[in-house]
Amino acid sequence: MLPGTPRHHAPPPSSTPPPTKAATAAADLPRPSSPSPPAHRQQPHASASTGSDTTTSAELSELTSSSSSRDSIPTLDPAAELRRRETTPQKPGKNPRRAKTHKTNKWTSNGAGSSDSTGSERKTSVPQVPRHTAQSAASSPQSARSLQRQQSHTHAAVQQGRAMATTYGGPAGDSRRGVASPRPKGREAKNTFCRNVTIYGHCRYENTCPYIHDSTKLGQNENKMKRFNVDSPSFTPLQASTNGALTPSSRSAAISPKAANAAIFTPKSQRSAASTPSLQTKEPAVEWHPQQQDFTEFVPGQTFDNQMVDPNAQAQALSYDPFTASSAISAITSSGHQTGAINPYAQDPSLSGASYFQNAGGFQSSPAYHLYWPVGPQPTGLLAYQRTAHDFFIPDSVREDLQKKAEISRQVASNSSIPPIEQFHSLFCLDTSPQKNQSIFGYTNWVYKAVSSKDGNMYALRRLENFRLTNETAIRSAQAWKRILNGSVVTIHEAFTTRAFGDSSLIIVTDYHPNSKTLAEEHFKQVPMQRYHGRQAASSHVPEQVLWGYLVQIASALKAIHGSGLAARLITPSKIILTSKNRIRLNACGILDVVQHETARPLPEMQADDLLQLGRLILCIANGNLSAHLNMQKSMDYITRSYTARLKECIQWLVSPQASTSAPSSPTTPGTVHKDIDTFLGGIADQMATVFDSELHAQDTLTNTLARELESSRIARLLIKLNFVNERPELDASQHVPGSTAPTASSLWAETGDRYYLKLFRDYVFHQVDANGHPVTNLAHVLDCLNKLDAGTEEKIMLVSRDEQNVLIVSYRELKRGLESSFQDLIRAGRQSGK
Ligand SMILES: Nc1ncnc2c1ncn2[C@@H]1O[C@H](COP(=O)(O)OP(=O)(O)OP(=O)(O)O)[C@@H](O)[C@H]1O
Repeated sequence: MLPGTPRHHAPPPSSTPPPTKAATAAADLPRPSSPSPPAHRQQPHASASTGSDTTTSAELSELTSSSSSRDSIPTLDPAAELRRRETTPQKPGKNPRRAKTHKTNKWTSNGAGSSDSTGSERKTSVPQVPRHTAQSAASSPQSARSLQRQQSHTHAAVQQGRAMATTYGGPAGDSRRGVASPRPKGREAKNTFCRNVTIYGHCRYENTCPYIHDSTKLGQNENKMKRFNVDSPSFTPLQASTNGALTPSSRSAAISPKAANAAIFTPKSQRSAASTPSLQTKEPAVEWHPQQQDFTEFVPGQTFDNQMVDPNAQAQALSYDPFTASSAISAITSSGHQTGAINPYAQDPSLSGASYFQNAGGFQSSPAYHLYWPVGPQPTGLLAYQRTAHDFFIPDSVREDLQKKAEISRQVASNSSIPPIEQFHSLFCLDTSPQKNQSIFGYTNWVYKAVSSKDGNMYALRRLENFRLTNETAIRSAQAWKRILNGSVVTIHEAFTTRAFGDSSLIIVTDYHPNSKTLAEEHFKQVPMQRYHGRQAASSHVPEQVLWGYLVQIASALKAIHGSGLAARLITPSKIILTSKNRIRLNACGILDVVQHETARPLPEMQADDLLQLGRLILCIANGNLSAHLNMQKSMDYITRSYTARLKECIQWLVSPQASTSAPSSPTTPGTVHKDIDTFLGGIADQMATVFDSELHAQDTLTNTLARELESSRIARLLIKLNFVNERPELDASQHVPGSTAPTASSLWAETGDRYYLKLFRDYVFHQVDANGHPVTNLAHVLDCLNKLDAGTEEKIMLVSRDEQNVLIVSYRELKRGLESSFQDLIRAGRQSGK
């Protein structure tokens, strides 16, 4: 690779390795799963990098010595050769390019022009060979011969490049016809499974074709091919490229790009026969850490389509009852799996698709976790291409709301002189109003946010200044309020008196609802008149639906309160808080029970008064006037004009005297109706149904949002794992620990070890640069890669080392295994040190 070549190029949309100019790469490297964009042709040296691979010097010299013979074709990585054959259509005996193929060698074009090469070599503009490869080649006479041979073929490589360009630029035709397939040497053919069978399921030339067509015979050969995986011996392009006789490369060089992009064909027989070298069985039996029991494989052969048409699977899926799943899951888990130590990051085997559908034949694969699958209602109806990054995450409004709440909860006063009270510390005053209103409780009152040292939770403390407790039973009356657990009432936890403020104060401890405001602040706040270009600002008219929402919520609160033999006593705008959009809660219940204990009226009277106060509240809010109830005629006229008769009728019922002649829902019904909360609820039943329905919709939307966040948290967990593993300094072999002779785990973490792939993968995901060397910050690419890693797909990616000298082809599946086993190693190491 020439200096300045982008190390990690922005991938095509499908995140497949760029085949670029090297049809070579398209054919010899694992076949990309989707077409590569033409953009990669702007990176002429990307293909050069594909020719190199990780190679130890020992492997290198081995390859070098063997490359001196023309019969040394099999010394190329046999697994890579197998892959090449699988992905490259061929037509033995009918190859118009056959005569030329001995000249063309993709590995030559990849390998020539090392940093040690001469200037004349550089003139050929052939991509450089990895430095370490060239050096080891020159270190022995055989290697030197190889290098010489390589140089002599450099020109041929350039020719090859031109020939390839011609192929690309030529008229589109049947890609299969353009496939070069020179007859192999007898030994090679004996050892090679015909790729026509692999690709098309059969070979039309079976009678004359020299390759093996019976897969069972393949395994009997002495030179049984190894599968290509990350543990396979590396391929060194230098030696291969110096050998001009490497016809297999030539063959692949003539492959049409169409052929390279052909879909993988998996013959039916391969799905069932275990002995058949199917795509699945090509995975190494021992790779990464096979002891990983709880790792659920992603089997691409069993795609979503297969699952959907599998009647067994469908039956299982249909009979699956999510509401009884937990017991089923635990049964499955206990019977089928060894339960190990709890690992928060470990994949839960009981939640995998295989566990749910364990009896479904062929339903082995885990769900396609890499798909963002829409759940719940789709409020926007946008098409896939219209969606943006926002669609992956929580909506801005919800995020902002939650973040504000979190921020306000964390607020502390820097120079606070407010003392801690009992177990409550870090008191922060929420009462910002300069005017203190004594009329409500008869005492000046303050509201503080505080943290309890008992449970670490936040609470709101309401303090009534200079309160003198004359009767012990008064404060005990707050006990009854602890039992009121209603969504429209701020829950009371305790009440006590204190002298911590220097006076005798009554403290009522309630739930804290961050970023809430009172209905008085919401609807009656004095705001300066705003004018926009001479027009008055939009009116503060409160929509009727909001008013019905308030009515229903407070009615629900009153039902709970009255049902417990209590009365709210205080239903006024400043003592009702708005905790989120249209969500209100009664906030000062129980206080008057303590403060006015001796002067309390009979309960039915107080309960009737609650309804009256509710009627006045709605009347005032609807009129936008805190004292609207003082002029009933005028206020009701406004209601008549601005709202429906139904609302007017409801308000009238609430504010009317105790004995009414009709229920609010049936004004024409004669007779006296007892005025209580049950009658009222019956009267507004239709509105309750409407409000209930809109609440259900809101809940669905939130669940949908939560589901999306679940995806994000899955990605976050994956990233956490990756970062736990990547570049751990204490496990990096390049950083020698002085005095340490023990063969530590460092070798596992060295640049030649398994974890190296994870490091390169991190670069591939996050440190990509474009053809101009500019950083690529593509969220879709990151999500795409991480989701595929999580799913462990078979798709392969090309990882380039930081020195741009090595290229690794590795599948997400292998990366996932590597990540899982590395992380498990870490956990084990942590446990050992803890012993
Ligand atoms: N439980 C609570 N959780 C969070 N914030 C609260 C809670 N109770 C009250 N607040 C906030 O504290 C502030 C003061 O509340 P308070 O009930 O004293 O209202 P106020 O407008 O000061 O009424 P008044 O002056 O008539 O007593 C309001 O902004 C309110 O939103």
